[in-house]
Amino acid sequence: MSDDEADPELLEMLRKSLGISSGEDGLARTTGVLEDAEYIYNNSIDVAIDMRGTQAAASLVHSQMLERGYSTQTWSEHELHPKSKDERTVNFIFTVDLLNFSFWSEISGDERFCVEYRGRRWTGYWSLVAALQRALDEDIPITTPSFWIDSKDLTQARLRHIFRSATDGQIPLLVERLDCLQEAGRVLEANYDSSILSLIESANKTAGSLVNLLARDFPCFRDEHRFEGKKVRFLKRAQIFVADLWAAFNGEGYGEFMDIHELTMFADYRVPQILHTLGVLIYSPPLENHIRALRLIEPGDSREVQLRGCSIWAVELLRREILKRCSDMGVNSVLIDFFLYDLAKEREKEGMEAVPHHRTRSIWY
Ligand SMILES: Nc1nc2c(c(CN[C@H]3C=C[C@H](O)[C@@H]3O)cn2[C@@H]2O[C@H](COP(=O)(O)O)[C@@H](O)[C@H]2O)c(=O)[nH]1
Repeated sequence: MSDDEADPELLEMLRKSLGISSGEDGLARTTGVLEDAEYIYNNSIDVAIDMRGTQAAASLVHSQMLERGYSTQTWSEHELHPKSKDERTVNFIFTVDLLNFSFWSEISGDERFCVEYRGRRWTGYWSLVAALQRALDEDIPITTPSFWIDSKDLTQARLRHIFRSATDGQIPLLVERLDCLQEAGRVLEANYDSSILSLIESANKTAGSLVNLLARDFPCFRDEHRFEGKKVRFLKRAQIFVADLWAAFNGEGYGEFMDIHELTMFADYRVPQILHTLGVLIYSPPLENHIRALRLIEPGDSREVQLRGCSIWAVELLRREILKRCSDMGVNSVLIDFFLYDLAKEREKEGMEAVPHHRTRSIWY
C-alpha cells in the first residue's frame, strides 16, 4: 500500500478526532487544499509572502470591496454571465468551469485568439464565456452533457467552429478541451443520469463534498500534484465551479452551500500576478527573471507548485488580515479571489501590468 492510501479506518478515526465528518457516501467534507497550501508555503524557496505587503494589501482590498459593494451579485452583473436562476445557468457554469483554463497566448496584441460577440472582441476567460454564449445563440446545445458524448454531434471540427477566432489565433488546447467535455459527459451519463443537477444534489449543499466528489469522479477536475515527495491538491476548477454556482445564485437554490468558507483561492495564473503586484508575493531573483523573460514553466515544476500553493496561502492570510478590520463574516476567500481577478484585469486593461503572469500550459488552470 503506497503512502497515499492510508488505512481507511485510521483515516476515519483521524477525521472524527479532527471533527472532519464524512458524508454518508464516505466523502470527506473538507478538501485538504488549505493545509497543502500551508505545507507548500512552509517549504518554498522561490516564492515567499511579505507580511507588511499583505497588511497593506488587506487595507486596499477591504476598502475597495466595501466601496464597490463587492458581493455575490457582482458575478451576475458581468455583461456576459447568465442571469437566469435555473438549470440553464447551472449547466452553463459547469461547462465554463470544465474549460476554464489556459487562455494565455504566446502571440501578443491584436493577433491573439479572441472571440467576436455582441460587437466586441473578448480575450482570456471572457473569450470562453463569449464563445459559449455565441454557440447557444446559434442553437448549438454546447452546455448539454448528452451533446458532448455524441461523436456525430460534437466533433473536433465543430468545437473549433464554436471557438472560432476573429483573428488567425486559435484557442490553446482545443483537443484537451474536447477530451474534458467527452469525459465529463460519459461520467455524468454513467453516474448522474446525464444531469448536473443530480451531481450537485448528491453533495447535500456541502461545498467541500462537492469539490471532493468532482475530484473523485472526474479525472479532468483532479488537479493534484507532487511537491517534495508529497501529494498536494489545488482542485482549482472544481473549487471555482462551486464558487461560481454560489455567486450566480447568491447563495440560494442551486448555489446554497453551508460551508462556502471551506473554499480557498483558485490557483490560476492571473491572481498570483496581482498578488505580486500588490507586494504580497515575493519571487526569488531567478524566478522573477524567468517570469519577466516570458519563459515557460513546465506543469508540475516545483516553482509552479510554489506559485500556486503560496498564492492560496497568501489569500488566506489576506482574509485573516481583512477580518481584523471588520467582523463582516461575509468576506471569504471566494469574494477576495473574485475581486483580485477583476482587479488584475482592470490593471491589464490600463496597461499597468507590473510583472507578467507565469506561463504554464495545462488543463488545470
Ligand atoms: N483565481 C481566479 N481565476 C480566474 C477567475 C476567472 C474569472 N472569474 C469571474 C467570475 C467571477 C469573477 O468576478 C470573475 O469575473 C478566471 N480565472 C482564471 O484566470 C485565468 C484567465 O485569465 P485571463 O486569461 O487573464 O482571462 C485562467 O486560469 C482562468 O481559469 C477568478 O475569478 N479567479
